[in-house]
Amino acid sequence: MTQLAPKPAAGAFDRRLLHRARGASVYIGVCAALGLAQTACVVAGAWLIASLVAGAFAGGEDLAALGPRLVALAAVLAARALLASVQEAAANRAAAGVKSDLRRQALARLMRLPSGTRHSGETANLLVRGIDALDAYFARYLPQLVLAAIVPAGVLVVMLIAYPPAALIVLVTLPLIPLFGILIGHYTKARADRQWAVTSRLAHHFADLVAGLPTLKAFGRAAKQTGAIEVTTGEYRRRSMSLLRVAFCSALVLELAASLSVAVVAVTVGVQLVDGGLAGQAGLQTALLVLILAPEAYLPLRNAGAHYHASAEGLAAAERVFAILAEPTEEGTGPAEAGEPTDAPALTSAPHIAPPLRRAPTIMFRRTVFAYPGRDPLPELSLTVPAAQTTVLTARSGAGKSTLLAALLGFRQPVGGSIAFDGTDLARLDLEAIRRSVSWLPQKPVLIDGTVADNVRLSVPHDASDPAVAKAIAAAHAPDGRRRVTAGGAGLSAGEAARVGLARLLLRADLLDTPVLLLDEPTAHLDTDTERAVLESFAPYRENRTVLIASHRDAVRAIADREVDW
Ligand SMILES: Nc1ncnc2c1ncn2[C@@H]1O[C@H](COP(=O)(O)OP(=O)(O)OP(=O)(O)O)[C@@H](O)[C@H]1O
Repeated sequence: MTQLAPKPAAGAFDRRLLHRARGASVYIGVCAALGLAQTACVVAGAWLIASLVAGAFAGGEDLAALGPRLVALAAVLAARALLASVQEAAANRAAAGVKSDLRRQALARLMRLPSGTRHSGETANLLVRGIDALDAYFARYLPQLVLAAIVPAGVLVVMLIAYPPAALIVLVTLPLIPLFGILIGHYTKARADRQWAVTSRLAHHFADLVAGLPTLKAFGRAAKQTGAIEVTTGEYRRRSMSLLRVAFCSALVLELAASLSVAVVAVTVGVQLVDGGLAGQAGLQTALLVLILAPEAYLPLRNAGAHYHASAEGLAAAERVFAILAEPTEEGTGPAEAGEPTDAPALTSAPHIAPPLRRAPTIMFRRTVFAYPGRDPLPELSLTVPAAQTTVLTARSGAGKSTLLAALLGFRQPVGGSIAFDGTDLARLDLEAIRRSVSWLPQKPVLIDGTVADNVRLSVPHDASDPAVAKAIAAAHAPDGRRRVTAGGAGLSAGEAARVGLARLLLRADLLDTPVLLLDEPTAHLDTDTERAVLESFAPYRENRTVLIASHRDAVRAIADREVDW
């Protein structure tokens, strides 16, 4: 089970998110413009209310005199509501765009990572649920953050003009809200990271458990897993509750700080009203304006603090997406640069663009060494696979036959020596072109949900015709093309699955005329009669092609032009 390394805490305002996602900067611009308009509405609304109340109670103005201001107030309130809904719509649009951009970039990167480098359960959880958590960041937290930068400043300026002592109190107490917010935020971020780790562990555990359930049942250990799941879910529940506790308590602290600050302003203004410092209609109007504006100065900061907790999980997930985008790819390219085109192809072309190989090549391994992380390197290997011949690799199990085949497709990189096609180093060839020239049958062909024919069709980029698919299925002695297959190959025996894989290889060889065929244990699960029939059908496909087969079977060795052991 993959353990998650602790990640550095991301700032509340993650520039990489804006940098990575198209349209995010425009969204911030829209938020800022809306923030300015909202500030104007807040100030105008407060001024109108103060003027209306002071006019009615201290000035004795009648309805006719108050009428225009009442209409203006209604218009300001309507404008505020309209701005809020525009903000909401823009936020949801931006969040959807950013999420889809991040998913596209992460998927493009994952396609280019060496196979088997990431745990599928964790990655699926990250790309689905994890990235969805960014909704709270983009749709709620970020707009509040922008408002928090604009509204208090605007309100303070107006208060300073109207009644400087109140503005001074707000100026002194206002920083307490972000200060408390930052302190609490640091604490919450660490908890959100741990929470994400537990969620991922739970996702792994379930994915592993479902995949291994038949084996666990066979060994009578399925029931024991209930306890393990209970422990993980229990930990998840405890951490969720503690995260919620922190969120509630921090909201309370911010609320308290803001309320006390407003209370101090209210007391100051109240005393001035009683003492006569603020007298008459103008005095009442100023006092009311200050009293209405004071809470508005704290509100966006409090909201930003409250939404930070909900957005922390999204930020933790984004952090992990950036870790994927920074992983080196199988072509050896470094971390994805900021601003890398989001619709980059799954495979980038090497600098030396070459067309697919036109004829069967000679393949040479020169003092090639493979190594897996944390393992001793495999023995050095020098080997020539002659052009247009069939070579069978018979080295012992674990010697590195599958590794060698995978290396020809660029799925494994040698740590020493070289691999060459017709004398040109593989590193200097266009990997995509090489892959287009190869038909590959892996040891365990991946099967998807659909029919046998659907599965066979996967090996060519375009939609293969029914007769072409039927021909490949017949030559591979694979099951009927209409047979249903579920993901992972349930519904087929191991031998049948292998023959579906072989049909794929034959279809590709037929339609793309690939000059190289790589087969990993093509007849491992077959009885001798079927094996003989399959190898007979395979004979015409071997002609004029460089064929490399990993197998220990006598029937396969019998068709070889060359046998290699090491
Ligand atoms: N993803 C991996 N991580 C770590 N070690 C690996 C990985 N894949 C293979 N190995 C190790 O590399 C060695 C060579 O494996 P490989 O599958 O290439 O052997 P093989 O000759 O094809 O074996 P077999 O005949 O049993 O299929 C083995 O010791 C194997 O344990």
